[in-house]
Amino acid sequence: MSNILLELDGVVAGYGDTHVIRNVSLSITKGQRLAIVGRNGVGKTTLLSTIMGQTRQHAGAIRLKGAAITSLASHQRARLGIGIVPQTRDIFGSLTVEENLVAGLRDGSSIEEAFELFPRLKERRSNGGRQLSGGEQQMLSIARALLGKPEIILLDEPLEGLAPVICEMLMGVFHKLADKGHTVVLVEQHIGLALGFAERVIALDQGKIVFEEKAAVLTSNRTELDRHIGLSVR
Ligand SMILES: Nc1ncnc2c1ncn2[C@@H]1O[C@H](COP(=O)(O)OP(=O)(O)OP(=O)(O)O)[C@@H](O)[C@H]1O
Repeated sequence: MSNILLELDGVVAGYGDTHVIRNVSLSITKGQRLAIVGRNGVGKTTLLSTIMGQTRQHAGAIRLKGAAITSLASHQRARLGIGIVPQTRDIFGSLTVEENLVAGLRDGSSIEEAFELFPRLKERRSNGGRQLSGGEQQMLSIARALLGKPEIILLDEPLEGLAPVICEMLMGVFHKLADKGHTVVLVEQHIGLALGFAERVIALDQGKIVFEEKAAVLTSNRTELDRHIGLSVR
């Protein structure tokens, strides 16, 4: 049986008639830790949104466990096991932490799982979403996505703008999720962080995959990736 969980085949997608994602083909195996890197505006967010069914797909196919999902709406893809933590942090500012979590529940999930993963959210359970720090909001956004029981989780620059101590804690959570068998796709601008997490790295430029390599190879030769996409190496 194939070990491929998610497959994109010649995908062209964007907004209205504009093509942002240009002929992307990609296979993600079950349990893989994949990082997507690239400069601002190259289409990383759009690629995740396309997988989630939130953009206009002009061509190509997307398959989950071999079944075409191209024509499915976003909520149907979520039901089938694709979860996303958007760059904008997906929380309701006017609801409490607990209410936010309850809104993310589905059959078989419990908010205690979220509190176990993020004890800080338990301490803040009665606080409004808007009163949380950036790090706490990100924890809530991740926790909500996980309550949907995704098999594959798409993380869009989840560490952006957060304090180093929070980044380290969240990175620990991402490793824990992957160790438990989740397939994790991390969009990350900083190569050091991407390599610290992923087994495989793909680089996007102008909506196309321009480079793909095992992280272990890149760790010993980071400048190669830098040469391809001109990212800062750190
Ligand atoms: N809702 C939208 N409507 C129209 N164009 C959009 C929309 N969102 C993004 N774009 C355009 O699509 C292109 C790719 O943007 P995208 O946000 O996917 O890039 P990115 O690599 O994620 O960038 P960043 O690292 O800054 O988040 C950009 O030219 C952007 O202006």
